[in-house]
Amino acid sequence: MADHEDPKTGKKNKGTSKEVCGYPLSIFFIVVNEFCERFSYYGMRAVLVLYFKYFLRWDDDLATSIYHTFVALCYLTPILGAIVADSWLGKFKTIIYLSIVYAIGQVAMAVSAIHDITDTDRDGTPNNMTFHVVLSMVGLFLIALGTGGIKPCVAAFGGDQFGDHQERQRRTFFSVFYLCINGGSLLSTIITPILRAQNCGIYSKQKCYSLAFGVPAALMVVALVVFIVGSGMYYKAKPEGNIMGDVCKCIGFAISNRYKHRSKQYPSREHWMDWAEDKYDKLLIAQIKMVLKVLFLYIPLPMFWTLFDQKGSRWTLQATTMDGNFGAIVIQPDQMQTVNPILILTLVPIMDSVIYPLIKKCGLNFTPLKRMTVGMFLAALAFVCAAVVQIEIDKTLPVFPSNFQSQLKLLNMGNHPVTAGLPGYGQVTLQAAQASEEYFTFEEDQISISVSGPEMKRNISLIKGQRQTLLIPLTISDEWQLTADLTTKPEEGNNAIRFVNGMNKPVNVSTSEVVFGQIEKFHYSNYSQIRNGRATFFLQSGQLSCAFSRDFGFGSSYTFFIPSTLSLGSNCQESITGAEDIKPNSVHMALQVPQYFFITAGEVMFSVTGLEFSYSQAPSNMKAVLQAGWLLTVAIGNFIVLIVAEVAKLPKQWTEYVLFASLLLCVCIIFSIMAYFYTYIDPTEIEAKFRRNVGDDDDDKNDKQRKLEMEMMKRDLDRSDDEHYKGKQTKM
Ligand SMILES: C[C@H](N)C(=O)N1CCC[C@H]1C(=O)O
Repeated sequence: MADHEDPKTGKKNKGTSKEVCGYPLSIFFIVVNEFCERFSYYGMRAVLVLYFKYFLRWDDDLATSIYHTFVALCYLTPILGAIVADSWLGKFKTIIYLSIVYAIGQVAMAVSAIHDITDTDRDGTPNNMTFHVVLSMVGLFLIALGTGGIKPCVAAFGGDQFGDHQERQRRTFFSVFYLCINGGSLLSTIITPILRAQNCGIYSKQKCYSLAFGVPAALMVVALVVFIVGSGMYYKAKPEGNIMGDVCKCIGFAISNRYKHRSKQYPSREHWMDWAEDKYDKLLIAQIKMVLKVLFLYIPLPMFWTLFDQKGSRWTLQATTMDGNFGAIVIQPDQMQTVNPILILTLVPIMDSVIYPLIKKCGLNFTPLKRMTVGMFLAALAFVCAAVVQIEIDKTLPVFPSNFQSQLKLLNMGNHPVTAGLPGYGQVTLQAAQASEEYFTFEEDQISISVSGPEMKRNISLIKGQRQTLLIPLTISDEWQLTADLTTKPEEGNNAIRFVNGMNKPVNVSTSEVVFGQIEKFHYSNYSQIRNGRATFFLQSGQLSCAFSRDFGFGSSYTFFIPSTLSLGSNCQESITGAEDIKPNSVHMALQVPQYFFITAGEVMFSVTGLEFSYSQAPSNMKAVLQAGWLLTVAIGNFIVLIVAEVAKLPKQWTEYVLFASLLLCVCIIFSIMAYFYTYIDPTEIEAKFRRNVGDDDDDKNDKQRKLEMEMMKRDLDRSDDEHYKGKQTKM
């Protein structure tokens, strides 16, 4: 039997797997598994809201709530996975079983997105939506169970592979692990939206959500297979029974025993958990103390994730009001999020190989908790940048009417210039087929407008808080019409386009993607959303057929006017005029890069360090539990976003950013104080001492001697380590 195997069980001992450059070979399978799993998770997540909205036909609110609930669930289930792993199945088996659950969930999602299954009338839309909804909800539940369940186990299982002599390598492992998370996330968030955009189907072609979910499902199967292939090389720590049950009972006993002995006649004990000593093993009590110390330190941490997770919501919304034209490429608002994993892939190696060693060279002890504090500070700084960008955006946004105002624009549908008299604005002259450049603002409910050339006069009813366009007709006998215009920027950086038909006959308007439909004579169409870039519009009215093209930026709104003079042989490109109702976004998306840089630098310092810290400070039998505690901070952070955004309801977006930055700054100060009083421990050393003590007990030591040793150990537990868990004392 090889010397790296346990002689009794034949299983591998810790840190004895084949090594490559000082790293256990088994690590390779674990990081590849993590890469594939994160590809699967983030890829599916990237198209989930669109699937809800466009496939299941849910409204925005329902789609967003179910999406956030799902994300929060994914970071709550780690507790379950960790308990199962540490108390019952062990990490290896838990990862295998839950990965199977996870893969089934992903397959269920892919199947739920095949519209042909229930498309009995073959029109391209499912006929039994309940089937698709139920299957996808079951799929999402299984995915949340799987991804959350295995997450704390995979990180802790990776850490388990290192022996005590591989402390430095283990720290690097957590960085590489984080790189794999973000490599998978980056690739999948680029690839799955492309897959979704394909058309597929047996009877009729639709957007291919089944492929966008199918590829992540396949990657999850690959993750499982890779993990199983490495099976013979892993060190597999044995679960130590129902540890969580014992922990809860021990804590319960300590509390009740303390309560029973609350009278002054009983001498107080150093730590409230010491009240469990009357019944429970001292080793277990010491381990619980270690866990509680770390969990207490975690209390302020969710605030970091509260800010971090707004990348996907608030910051993406901010990007929709910005210009994404980068010359050679055009970036869509949601694509800005890929800046985070790209920066992770560059910043993690830079931090590990340049920044941290440089800080060390300067003689500074940049301990994990100091790094996490700086990480929080950087995240707060990111939100200050977001606020500054928002102020710049606000300067360029149109001034929409308040609840006490209404706004009116004029469009001359005739072939001759007209002059309109507007109360408070004097005479406004409009050429043929011309619209006024700006909206006129009024506080009255009704105004009287007189038009000369031909002479007309009308009373116009205005609507408070609304924008309208008055279509001034060709002749006196024609009807005056008021349109309802947009009072918000178009969604997702799209452009809202509509047509006014000034001809005496109906006209059909369309692009290759959008159909405006038939517009009756002297009427107007609804708004349709056009993406940025060049769009060509096709007009067709009886014999008349022509096309014209326009370039669009982001977030604009135009009213195109088809003049009455348009006839067979007319040049549409020149004849059709456009009124700019809402200007395109002018603040460039590149201005978001600093905020992405700071939040990602903060993430590297906070999250990568936190992952490793949670492992190194956990007792041997609760490694996965503490990883789950760490992930729980992500889940709570997600909930806080929902609550604060609902409760705060600040009128200006930039003030909300400042509020979040200030909250995190306060939390950062509190955390730094808590961290100052934290002393690093080496759980293995402490556990070994307690175990040795049990052996000594057997040798029948006298009471006095034993008491003395216990005192020393307790003191050790409260003061141990430093300079990263090596036994000398340093705070923070
Ligand atoms: C994609 C993020 N940069 C990231 O790596 N994470 C966000 C939450 C924790 C972590 C992950 O494990 O996915």
